[in-house]
Amino acid sequence: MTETPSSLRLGIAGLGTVGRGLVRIIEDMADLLSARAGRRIVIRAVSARTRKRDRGIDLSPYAWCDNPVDLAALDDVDAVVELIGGGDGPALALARETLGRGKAFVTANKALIAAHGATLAALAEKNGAPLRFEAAVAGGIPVIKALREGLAGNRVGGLYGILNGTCNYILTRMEEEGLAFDDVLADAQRLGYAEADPTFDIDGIDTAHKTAILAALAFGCAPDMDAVPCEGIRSIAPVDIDYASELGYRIKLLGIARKTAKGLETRVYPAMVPLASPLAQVGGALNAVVIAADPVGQTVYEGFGAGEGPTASAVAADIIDIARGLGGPPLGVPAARLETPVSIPREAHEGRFYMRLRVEDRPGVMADITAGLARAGVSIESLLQRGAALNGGVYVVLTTHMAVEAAVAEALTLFRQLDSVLESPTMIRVEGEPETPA
Ligand SMILES: NC(=O)C1=CN([C@@H]2O[C@H](COP(=O)(O)OP(=O)(O)OC[C@H]3O[C@@H](n4cnc5c(N)ncnc54)[C@H](OP(=O)(O)O)[C@@H]3O)[C@@H](O)[C@H]2O)C=CC1
Ligand SMILES: N[C@@H](CCO)C(=O)O
Repeated sequence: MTETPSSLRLGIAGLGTVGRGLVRIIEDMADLLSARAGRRIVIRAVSARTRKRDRGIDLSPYAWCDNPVDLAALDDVDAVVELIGGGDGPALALARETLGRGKAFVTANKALIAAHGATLAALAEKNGAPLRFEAAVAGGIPVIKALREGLAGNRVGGLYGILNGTCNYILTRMEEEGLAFDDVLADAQRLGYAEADPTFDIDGIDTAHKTAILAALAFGCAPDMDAVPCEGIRSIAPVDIDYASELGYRIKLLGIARKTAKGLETRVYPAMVPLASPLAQVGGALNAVVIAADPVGQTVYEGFGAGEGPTASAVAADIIDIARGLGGPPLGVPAARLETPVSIPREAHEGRFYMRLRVEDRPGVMADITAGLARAGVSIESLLQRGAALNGGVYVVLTTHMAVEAAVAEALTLFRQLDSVLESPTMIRVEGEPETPA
């Protein structure tokens, strides 16, 4: 007699944008999921903050828990899905309770994994409990699976990612429609891309969470937010978007992780990327990740990084993997073997830079600027005086050859001390492509 495998029974905590999307997938595609997983996937219980809220989905077949942590203890729940958010609080308590009981835990929560990924992975391994977080980075793009599984036979040299849909949406609409930053942010919130606190998006923190996770998977280390200095997109002005385009670049908020002879460099900043590069083509709420590895070379991953459907699809994929019994260490290598790499400090970064200064239009100003760069040891690639600035003076726009960030910071300090410089200069880093290991 053939034995029917038992169902995988879920408890879902969080019924907002992603939770609602997950319930829809599990209900609408039940037969497809069952065929792929080899067993049925069913929801047994749910939890959210407000029980009575109309969510456009029928929750009446499921048990309700006021406290999400109670889901872990239910006898008829085999796997808990956390879609609440936040690096600590109920999400962390639920993760610990679930994994501590040896049950599977799935989350879309990058803040949680960036802060506690290594300890949760250790707990999961100790108790033989699967821990999955595909939706935590780049939403619908299976980039975690790519690093953990598809590229497991490679040494990664570096990766660059557009990892925040909200920022990419804002930068794209600012460029294409000349809109103000605040108007576009409101649209991103309405479309469900933005975090509960959108400063996490626009100040680069969300991208830093994701970068820390990708770096961990790529380089076999614990996620380490302290090693990811981050800058967001608040200071990007329309005039810089225009100059970038004239110079052959587009501005993108990048999460970067690369290994150099000096150590591991992980950073988040808005950067100018060449118009012909794969990342420059990625607009709107799309995300993309470029990974350079040996021996595979460069691989590029693109898709929607936020929103109900794309994010829930990644959560569903994790659930199917669990139903199939697929295992392996959550961070790609066992938690006890995670390394602590030398982290390259922000001031030691080497690269090319764009600077824009608003200056008085009078003799000697260019000489002061070039003298400042010479004193700081920064070599100029191009230097142009542009048209009159709206609020007086003229813009001077320059790009550098390869320079050390500390030297560029010194030049910017010298510029701020000049009477002819009318406002704090803008600096944006210029990036090429990640390099495969030598
Ligand atoms: N939105 C997106 O595009 C993406 C989101 N993510 C991540 O997915 C997770 C969920 O995001 P999203 O769906 O957008 O968030 P929402 O804010 O839309 O939903 C959060 C849900 O959590 C519930 N909740 C909040 N606090 C508690 C609590 N103390 N106890 C029980 N339930 C609680 C809320 O309840 P109630 O509805 O009653 O208020 C709500 O249902 C986050 O970690 C986010 O970073 C990842 C990728 C993309
Ligand atoms: N707020 C995030 C959601 C996806 O993690 C974004 O805009 O990309």
